[in-house]
Amino acid sequence: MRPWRSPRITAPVNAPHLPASGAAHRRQRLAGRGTAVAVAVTALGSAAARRTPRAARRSPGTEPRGEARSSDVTLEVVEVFGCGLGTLSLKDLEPGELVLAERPVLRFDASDAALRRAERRLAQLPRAQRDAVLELEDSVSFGPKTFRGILETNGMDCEGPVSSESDPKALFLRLSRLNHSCNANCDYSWRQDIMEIYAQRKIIAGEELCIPYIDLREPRQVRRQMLKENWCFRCECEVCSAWTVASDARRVRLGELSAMMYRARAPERLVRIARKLLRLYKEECINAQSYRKEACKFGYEASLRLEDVDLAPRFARLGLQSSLICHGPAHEETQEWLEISSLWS
Ligand SMILES: C[S@@+](CC[C@H](N)C(=O)[O-])C[C@H]1O[C@@H](n2cnc3c(N)ncnc32)[C@H](O)[C@@H]1O
Repeated sequence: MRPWRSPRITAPVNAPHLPASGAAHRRQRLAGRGTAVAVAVTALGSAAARRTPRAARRSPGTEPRGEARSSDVTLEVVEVFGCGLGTLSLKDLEPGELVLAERPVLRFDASDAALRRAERRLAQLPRAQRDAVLELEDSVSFGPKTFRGILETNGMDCEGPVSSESDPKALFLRLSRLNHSCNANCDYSWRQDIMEIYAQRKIIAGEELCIPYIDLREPRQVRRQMLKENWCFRCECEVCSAWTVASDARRVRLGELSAMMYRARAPERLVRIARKLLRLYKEECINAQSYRKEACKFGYEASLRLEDVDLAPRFARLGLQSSLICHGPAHEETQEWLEISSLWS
């Protein structure tokens, strides 16, 4: 699986500097089976496929398993047809609104020793938390549910400074109930040992909240294969079921252009690529603002090198908008974009 590339971009001397790349810029990832890790990136479906709430229903007799509140947002865990449990928003959400913020219940890595450590930590948890961990989904074990299977199904890679670098993965009780969609309406951001989920577009009360488990700048066949291999399900989200050749072609092109952006040196070329990417994300209706933010970062840096004082503030403004939606206002990266934007206002 393709790792998320994020080499640091250095702004020219005397130029407004760019937000830190690296950890802050990288995507959190959901840990796949064993050591395999799937890069998590949100994407929305084809232009034709305007978001419609995924059919989420509570099965007869199924009571909500949990309720989570973050700021004033209420969530509900219910059974979602074909997906096991999933999480609904009970209120309308605006793009960039914080949906959920959660500390990990356990930290671990993929090694056997770490698994044993995690087992010991599990045993030390308060009873209610331990039971809640053991209730989480295990989609990867053959036969009875196992602790390893629970970690592999639900573990997430956390980026940024972590309390223990030897345990880069984390398990969350509420976040674990978020299903995947190639048309995900939410995305996550790691900040100060807390995983935050932000709405990436307007969400209507009753809609299921979904995050992306993989990099979606891939054609459907590849996406499905990654999801099958790591989480053992066939994706039937609206992007996959309303699949078109044009959507696949756009996503392949998006992947190619993003890779090119990291290789290109000439600022004129970088600006062209960044603009093309922004156009394609829009055409493909991809909501994940992290993609746009990445393109803005390259575009901004290149326009500074070109001393293009029309283009640089446009990239700065867009970068700020995207960062606000990805990470919220308090995140260090948003703060840096704010600083940059203020230099141009
Ligand atoms: C992190 S858990 C998500 C919550 C899970 N549905 C539950 O019941 O706790 C990941 C597992 O949920 C299921 N899942 C997630 N997204 C799905 C989707 N779009 N379609 C079908 N199953 C999905 C798969 O079984 C996957 O291995």
